[in-house]
Amino acid sequence: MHCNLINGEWRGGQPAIVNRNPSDLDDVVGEYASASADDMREAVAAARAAFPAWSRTTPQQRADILDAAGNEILARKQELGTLLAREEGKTLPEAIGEVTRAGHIFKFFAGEALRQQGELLDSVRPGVEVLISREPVGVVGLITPWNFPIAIPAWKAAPALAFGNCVVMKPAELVPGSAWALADILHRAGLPAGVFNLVMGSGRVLGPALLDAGIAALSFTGSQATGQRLAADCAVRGIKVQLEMGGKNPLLVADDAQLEQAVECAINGAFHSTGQRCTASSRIIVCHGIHDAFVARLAERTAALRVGHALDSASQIGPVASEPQLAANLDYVGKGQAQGASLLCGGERLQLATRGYYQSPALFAGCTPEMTISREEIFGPVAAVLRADDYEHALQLANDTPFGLAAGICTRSLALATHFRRHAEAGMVMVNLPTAGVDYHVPFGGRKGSSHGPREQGRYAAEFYTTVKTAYLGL
Ligand SMILES: NC(=O)C1=CN([C@@H]2O[C@H](COP(=O)(O)OP(=O)(O)OC[C@H]3O[C@@H](n4cnc5c(N)ncnc54)[C@H](OP(=O)(O)O)[C@@H]3O)[C@@H](O)[C@H]2O)C=CC1
Ligand SMILES: O=C(O)CCC(=O)C(=O)O
Repeated sequence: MHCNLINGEWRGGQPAIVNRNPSDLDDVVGEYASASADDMREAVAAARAAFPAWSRTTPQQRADILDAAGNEILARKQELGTLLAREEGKTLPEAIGEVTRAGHIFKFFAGEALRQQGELLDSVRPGVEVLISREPVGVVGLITPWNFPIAIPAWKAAPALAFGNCVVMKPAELVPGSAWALADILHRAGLPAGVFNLVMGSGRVLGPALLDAGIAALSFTGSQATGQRLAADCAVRGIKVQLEMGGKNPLLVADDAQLEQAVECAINGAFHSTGQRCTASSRIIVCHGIHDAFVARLAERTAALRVGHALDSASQIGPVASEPQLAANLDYVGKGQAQGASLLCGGERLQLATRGYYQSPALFAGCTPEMTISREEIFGPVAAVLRADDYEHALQLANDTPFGLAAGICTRSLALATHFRRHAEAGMVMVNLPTAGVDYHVPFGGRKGSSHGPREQGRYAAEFYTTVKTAYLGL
């Protein structure tokens, strides 16, 4: 049994979470202790008790611990990648890539602990100086989703700790294994008791206890419905909040796009990681002149994608992560057909050699902006192609969404790329690249319904994990 980490001690819990491999339901990845609301309250109390001493540690002490954690993650990337692929279902190369990203994140924030920000200014009054500095916010709650079981915990926990906060992390119940491995690494890297707590179990049980136990800030990644509810609950409690939620990201293919490059961007953005990325290209908006050639080639490539066990080196697309997610995907496929879109390929549950949640990637053409599959986040391997009259029409379709996380364009024209970069209503813009797959050292986040609060990652993470103090010094 893998226990919760509360106040520096590994503690059991009932009932156990049985972590199963979505590629093979007969493969049990491990058993993990399910925490109670009381466990959550104890974890927050421990973090609050640890905060005064941890917030006064030197940047060097914090940098050394984060650097050691990053080194261990990188040294164990094959083993941790295998664990991640087994519990979440992304292919092994994708899983190793994610673990590598997590290791780099810890090493980056080890450096950020040392690169402190502050300003010394003259006051507008004579004989007075003004000192502006940043301080940690206190105890930070982290609620993480199932689709990036180690990278998202890493990109929330690393800056929180680097800037002197204490952490209570609740990972998604579906994928506790990678979060547990991260907690074990941080514990052994030398964090004092209570500075980092891992509380596994159901969000509906543990979320309210987390919010009521006295945290100063909450960082959440997951669905829009849960995020918006949490933000309202945080507002009445005065908890600082950061939300990363869904996307309905457009990939715009202009008439002058390089065909093979554009198809590659669409395949990667729509179907890699089984389409389970908030940055996935679920709307592919194609200008009239290139539309038919592009769609023919994309359908050919989609139909040829090899779906299989995440650890099989021949697999290009792993299973869907869970039964409810697979059922939701197939329901969206049905809605697409019922509303008149043409299903060019895929969209079926597959029975393979092992019992898993396999689905053939679904490609729809002839989609209109009002269709459900053009509007709602699906979070699976289902892509909708929309035909645009020209670039201006395509841009208008791209921005016609309640979301605004990522937006991509494939074009050979610098003028179009520049225009799109300026006018896409999204937090991240990709030119001749897939909409998904981001760097760890630059800001991550979106606009409209996708995000709320300061950006995550890179040096911009300081905005959420610190609070500014302005001191007036009489001379
Ligand atoms: N932006 C993104 O990266 C993600 C988007 N999604 C979207 O959400 C859909 C549903 O996925 P789902 O996993 O149910 O997403 P949720 O938003 O429900 O889950 C995300 C996290 O929030 C937790 N949670 C759930 N309810 C509460 C609550 N009341 N209080 C506090 N925490 C809570 C979950 O815990 P637990 O699951 O353990 O109960 C999990 O840790 C997907 O199909 C996709 O569209 C999902 C994941 C990531
Ligand atoms: O595209 C990426 O690299 C990150 C995606 C992501 O953070 C998410 O899906 O939650």
